[in-house]
Amino acid sequence: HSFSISESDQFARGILRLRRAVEEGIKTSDTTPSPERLCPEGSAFHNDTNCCHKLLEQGPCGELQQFYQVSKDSNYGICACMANADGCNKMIKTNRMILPGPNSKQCFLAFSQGPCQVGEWFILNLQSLQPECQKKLCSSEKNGTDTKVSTPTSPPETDVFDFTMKDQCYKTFTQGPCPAGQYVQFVGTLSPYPKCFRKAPPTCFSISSIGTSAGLPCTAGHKLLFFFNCQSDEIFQHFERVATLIIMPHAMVTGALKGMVALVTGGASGLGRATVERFLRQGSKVVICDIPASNGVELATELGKDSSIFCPTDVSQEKDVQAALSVCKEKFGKLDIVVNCAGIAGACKVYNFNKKQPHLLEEFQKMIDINTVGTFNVIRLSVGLMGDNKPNEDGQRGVIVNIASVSAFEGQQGQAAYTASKAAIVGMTLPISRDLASTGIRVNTIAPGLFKTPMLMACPEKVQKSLAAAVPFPSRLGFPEELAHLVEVIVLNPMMNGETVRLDGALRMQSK
Ligand SMILES: NC(=O)C1=CN([C@@H]2O[C@H](COP(=O)(O)OP(=O)(O)OC[C@H]3O[C@@H](n4cnc5c(N)ncnc54)[C@H](O)[C@@H]3O)[C@@H](O)[C@H]2O)C=CC1
Ligand SMILES: C[C@]12CC(=O)[C@H]3[C@@H](CCC4=CC(=O)CC[C@@]43C)[C@@H]1CC[C@@H]2C(=O)C=O
Repeated sequence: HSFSISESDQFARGILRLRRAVEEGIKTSDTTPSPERLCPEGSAFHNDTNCCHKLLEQGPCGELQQFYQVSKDSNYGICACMANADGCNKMIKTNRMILPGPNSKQCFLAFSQGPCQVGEWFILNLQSLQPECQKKLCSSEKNGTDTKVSTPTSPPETDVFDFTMKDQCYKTFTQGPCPAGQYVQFVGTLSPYPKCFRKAPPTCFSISSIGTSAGLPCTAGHKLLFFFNCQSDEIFQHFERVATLIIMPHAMVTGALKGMVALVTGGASGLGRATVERFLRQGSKVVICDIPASNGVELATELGKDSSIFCPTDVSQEKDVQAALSVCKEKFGKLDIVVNCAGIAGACKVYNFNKKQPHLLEEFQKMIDINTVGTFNVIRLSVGLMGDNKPNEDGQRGVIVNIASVSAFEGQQGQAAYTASKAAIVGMTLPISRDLASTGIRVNTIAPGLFKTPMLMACPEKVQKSLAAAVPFPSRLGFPEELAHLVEVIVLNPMMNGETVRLDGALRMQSK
């Protein structure tokens, strides 16, 4: 839904008048309303001036959204908070409420995201809106339905969601005190509503609205009941599920990488994929390098061909990496960031005394070839292209982020090859950063602890659980998005150079 410019004009004028009325003494946001001036909670809907309404939900940033009256029985309207059309960052401190009329089935359009909080009270001066504006705003919606906000005492332990696709097509009524604009990640598998979720949202997205019912807590990892108000082309469904909410303020979309071009190896899976997705959300273009057998083709198609491209690449092969760099230059014109995520893992002791069998040399060599040589190969070949960049005001031409492992520091039994391959990455970080300093290319390495990726999911569940339990705090596997966040931080901090940073929840791997 969208307004035409003239409608927006009219709307803006209405807002100005409302503002004036506010300045003249009508208080707009009062959490402790005085009873003589405000309607009590649940009082009849007034289609006149100075009626009070409780905010039942808050919308997502920036766009016009369709809101529905939440409860049929209560006579609350839904308050629309006025937002700047530019989006989340600049909020206009003007609250606006559009009355859907005495019939609670009506729906209306609202500019979302304002300073109003759920449970706050607003006084509406309807007369301050121009009549034609009111009419347009209130009659521009045809479809509407009711959804109920209830307070489950014990949420059903049903499916958890895995929103890994794009194009959010619903709004959430979350229970709990999480303010709108925070980011959440749902994990799990979505099953029974394929049609509705044909267009599903990105992994991380803003909480778009908040239910008023007394909340379950919504700290990381807690289970919450969500109400999904999903609208696809023809259907409008409402369903409830338990989802695991992880509040991820760091997943906020800032556009910080706008205009940059990145190459991510191992980009079709796990940590690499999360980095690719984050980079795209933050506005950069991405070349996804991964082996031909990966799902890189599908991923690049899903993520959008304008801003991403898949290059089948074995990082240990010079010609493959050269080809990927050529594609990068041809399609995006330059290269600013390289993230070396490609890697393999495995476990084998140096000698099996039962079988009288030494560690296979080829296995050791393969590990070094992919993890170490591959990383070095990509660095040595890509810095040439980075060196062509015009330096920024700091003299910077590019940034490289390698992914090693905490195994580089505490290799466990059976990890000689893997540990050696990762320790070599840690080892090469400083000298390469020194080699490239005069060209303005920074080099850093992240040593992750245990992250929930296909690589780790390949371990038996028992092993996964005991690995997660060994993490002091937070005592869980890391989310790939958390790693991707650190990659971005490193890219954005110009002083960060020649360093290896652990990201491990204070994990120190034991001998086995
Ligand atoms: N998941 C974890 O807990 C940790 C992972 N790491 C490291 O993080 C990096 C990413 O691992 P995950 O995302 O967990 O694993 P993953 O298995 O999900 O992703 C690794 C990707 O690298 C690709 N790859 C493998 N060999 C390649 C080659 N020769 N050329 C190009 N691509 C190749 C794979 O196809 C895959 O897409 C690896 O280097 C791994 O060693 C480090 C510490 C912990
Ligand atoms: C290497 C790492 C931690 C491990 O030890 C496991 C490995 C994935 C394959 C494995 C399966 C097993 O059954 C035993 C453990 C392990 C070798 C993990 C992948 C990433 C982990 C890491 O790098 C930690 O720093």
